[in-house]
Amino acid sequence: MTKPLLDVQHVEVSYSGRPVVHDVSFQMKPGEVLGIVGESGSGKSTLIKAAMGLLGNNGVITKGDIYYKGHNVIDAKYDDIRKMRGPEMGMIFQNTEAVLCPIRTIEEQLYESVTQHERVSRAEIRTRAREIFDKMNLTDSDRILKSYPFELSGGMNQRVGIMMAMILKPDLLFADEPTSALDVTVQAQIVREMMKMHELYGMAIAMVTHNIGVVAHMADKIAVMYQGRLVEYGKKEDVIYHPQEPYTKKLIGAVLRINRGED
Ligand SMILES: Nc1ncnc2c1ncn2[C@@H]1O[C@H](COP(=O)(O)OP(=O)(O)OP(=O)(O)O)[C@@H](O)[C@H]1O
Repeated sequence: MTKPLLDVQHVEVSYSGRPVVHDVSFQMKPGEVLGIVGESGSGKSTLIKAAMGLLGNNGVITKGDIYYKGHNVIDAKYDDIRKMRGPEMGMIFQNTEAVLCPIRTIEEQLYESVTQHERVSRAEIRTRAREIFDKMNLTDSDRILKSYPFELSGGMNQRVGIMMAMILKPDLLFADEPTSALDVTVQAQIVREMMKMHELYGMAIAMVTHNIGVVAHMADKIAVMYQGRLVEYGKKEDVIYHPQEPYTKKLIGAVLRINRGED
């Protein structure tokens, strides 16, 4: 059996002493795509932030363990986790523009991000960025690299986010609602580009989304969160066609009704 890439065991996460994620367990194999769905406030982002060591000052993993490639992330030193972020675990945010510095070009920020992990020249970084943009069928990579984030559209900033994550070739990519700030046609394009990256580089993806349609298209497995608990978790086909929990049935039923134009 393949060893899990990520093994989350009975995790509880609390903010300022208040538990918001309760007893969550799941595993991800190398190359697997996991869709994490559930209503607002159910703990989806908290879960992936916990795995990346990004909970902030008032957030703590109060119970359980998270293993990445067999190493317990919870016991790891801050510096070791920081080194893992990027080349091991990458992240794409909901709104890349908001996490970039507004007064520095994409290229400057890319250079800083890559050189935290590798000694590499600006020319080499530009070449690697161009290669990734080419795979996304973007022909004006030089203009994008020379731009400030505010000079790019929302969709273009998300592609920059994908490129900045992929340039370090992570084995696991976390994506926290990477398309929800975009209009529908651009959303579909970003999803296609993420899937293309997955086909080319083979990384595992854990993607938080409100959109079950996106999950149905992308995921191998689905995790359904409800009020801080993982209420359903399994293969995509099983969760979509044979949901066990009332909450999942409601969630999927709503999407099917919308697709049939009943709402
Ligand atoms: N930094 C924080 N400090 C205190 N409470 C927080 C913090 N971040 C999240 N919470 C709380 O933890 C719970 C889970 O929030 P979380 O953002 O993980 O949910 P979510 O499912 O990702 O929601 P959304 O889909 O709206 O992003 C919520 O009750 C939220 O208010």
